[in-house]
Amino acid sequence: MSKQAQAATDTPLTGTVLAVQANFYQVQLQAAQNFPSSQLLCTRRSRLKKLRQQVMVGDQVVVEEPDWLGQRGAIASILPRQSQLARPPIANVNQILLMFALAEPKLDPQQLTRFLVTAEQTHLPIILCFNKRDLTTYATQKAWRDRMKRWGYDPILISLQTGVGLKALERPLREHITVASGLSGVGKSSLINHFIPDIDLRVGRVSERWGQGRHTTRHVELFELSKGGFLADTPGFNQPSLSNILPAQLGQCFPEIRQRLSQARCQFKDCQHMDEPNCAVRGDWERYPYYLNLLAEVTEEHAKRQMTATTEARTKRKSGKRGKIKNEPKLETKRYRRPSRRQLQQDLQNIDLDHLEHSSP
Ligand SMILES: Nc1nc2c(ncn2[C@@H]2O[C@H](COP(=O)(O)OP(=O)(O)OP(=O)(O)O)[C@@H](O)[C@H]2O)c(=O)[nH]1
Ligand SMILES: [Zn+2]
Repeated sequence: MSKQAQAATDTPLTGTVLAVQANFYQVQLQAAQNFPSSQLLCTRRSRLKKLRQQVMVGDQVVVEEPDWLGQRGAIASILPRQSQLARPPIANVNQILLMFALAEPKLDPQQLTRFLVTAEQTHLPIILCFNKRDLTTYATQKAWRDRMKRWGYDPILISLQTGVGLKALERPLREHITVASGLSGVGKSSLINHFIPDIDLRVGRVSERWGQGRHTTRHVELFELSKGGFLADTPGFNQPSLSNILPAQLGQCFPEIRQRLSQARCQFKDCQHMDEPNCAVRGDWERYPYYLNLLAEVTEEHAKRQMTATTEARTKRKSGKRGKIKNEPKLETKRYRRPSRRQLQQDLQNIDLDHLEHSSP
């Protein structure tokens, strides 16, 4: 064994999980540690399996028994998570990069709001980035910048074509785990190409993931940035779904509402800011109509979900003849059931005991 490899085996290995596939985990070892290989393909120790501890992309892990030749290892433990996103499933995400284009495709404020609200739901910091500034005039750029300020955001305007503004984006990405999200065609692939130097090696894989197939695949992967930090692609995050949001939570996803509520209070604690008296939020601000539309949408979704939950609680799925699935009503309470022989016997015993207790002197 070389001196370097020997030293490596003596030091506890830590790293970041880049990808999970079946029962294998691609782990990027901490850059500061000078190991013979920067990545190991790992399995999970059976102890973790027994504890039902899932390893997620983004997890910081301790790796044991490295096989430097075969580039293999085993994950011994997971360090405590700072955060955990459900969709996409990534641990320790520090921020969300919302990427839109100022033109081609046209920047649509309602669509942008859906993305913003979805991102706000995570409570993570949001970096709002507008690409393709080379396609617009200075006046248009200024108008969007001012408009976003009124919405409560400070956008970074870039052009991946000309390179303008990229320095401003580089800084917040450094040393962080960032999840990128945005519509198709806004320039996410171009962004990856710019920030990841060995992308040539990955073009096939990347275009698969960032191109056609990505809405259907649930695969998530982190890419290491040249200046440090990781960027994740976001299957399933590209068509924002508001279906999980509760009507009462929606207001908190608008900076304009948060700001108004920090200065004044609505009369009712559960005010939905529609037509309640003495509401501090209702008013003449640009996205108020968007808020009302989304509120109607999430309220409807919520009612549907509750209905489904009630139906499921009252019925059981049974496969009938020829494998046909049908819903049958569940027996509501025990009193509709015929008591089992054992239950009857037990009840009798209890009666006897009661009787004895009461009748004993
Ligand atoms: N003019 C201009 N075009 C750009 C810029 N960035 C990207 N493009 C072009 O926009 C198109 C889409 O860019 P991609 O990087 O593929 O965008 P994407 O978001 O990955 O899109 P999909 O791969 O369709 O998901 C390409 O033709 C790019 O050349 C830019 O800053 N300015
Ligand atoms: Zn209100």
